[in-house]
Amino acid sequence: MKIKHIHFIVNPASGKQEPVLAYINAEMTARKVDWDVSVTKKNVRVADLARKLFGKTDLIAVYGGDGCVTEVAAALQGGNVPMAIIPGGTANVMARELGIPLDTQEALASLFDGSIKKIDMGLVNDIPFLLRVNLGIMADMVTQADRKLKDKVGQLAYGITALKTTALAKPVDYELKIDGKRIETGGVSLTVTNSGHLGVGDFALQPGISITDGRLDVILLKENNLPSLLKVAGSTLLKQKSEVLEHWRGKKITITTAKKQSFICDDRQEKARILRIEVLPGTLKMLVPKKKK
Ligand SMILES: Nc1ncnc2c1ncn2[C@@H]1O[C@H](COP(=O)(O)OP(=O)(O)OP(=O)(O)O)[C@@H](O)[C@H]1O
Repeated sequence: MKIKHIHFIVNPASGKQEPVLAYINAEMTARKVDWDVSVTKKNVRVADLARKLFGKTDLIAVYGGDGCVTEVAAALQGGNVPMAIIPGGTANVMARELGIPLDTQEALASLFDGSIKKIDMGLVNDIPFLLRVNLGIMADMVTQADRKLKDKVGQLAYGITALKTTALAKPVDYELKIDGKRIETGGVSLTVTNSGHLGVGDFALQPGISITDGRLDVILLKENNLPSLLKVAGSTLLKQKSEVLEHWRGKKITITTAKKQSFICDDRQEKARILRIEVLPGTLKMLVPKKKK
């Protein structure tokens, strides 16, 4: 892809503390590429910033964590402007998923040796999402891993919060409809995911989850005790099936619960009793590094 102009969206408050503007300037000067930058603010929607750039640049590159990345993705999906990620957050789930270098200078250099990949997103009750929808303990884990804890211990914040929330979790009954098939089930955590990475270290939810297969993966964690969670981690690493996990795959998923439940759609918290979810195949243009041979 020939790039003449890049617009960077930089979150100055995201996880990493480093001279990102100096890095951008050095790389763009060396490549003779014109660039601009917009800086995010706490109470300004990043999606609105991104929308203002349509038609004004060849590429929107986001320096931030998954909060910024998912918001920009939601603004760009279905359109022609490609995006790129320069990982600047704590977990950087999407960057890991796409094989983008976690080092900022390496990620900037990789912009010039990449190709456009069309990746899937999802819609939940008409809200677009890039990574996943979580109900139950996974949702609590993300909402409760707060900024202060993330600043202090980084990714470990999610693990600490997971242990706290797991101990308190109560199973919920779910009625699922996956591509027309009804399933009555229950568990402590239900995830409808587009991406395989969870963002806690290199921990992947399940092997074989793809962001380009035109389908979403539904993962149910049935039990709430720590040994069962560790079993899941072990089974994922060993790529084996586990009796505490159920896994389905589909294009259209409806989740119904008896009472309104909190759910997380990427970084956004919502409440609903019925979640109508569908995949948006190949809807986002993402610049990704070419695979190393
Ligand atoms: N200038 C700013 N000052 C303070 N907070 C900001 C600013 N700009 C954006 N934010 C906040 O940053 C959050 C998004 O952070 P982002 O996901 O980019 O990084 P992170 O939290 O380090 O990453 P991760 O999601 O991987 O933990 C949003 O809550 C947004 O309101």
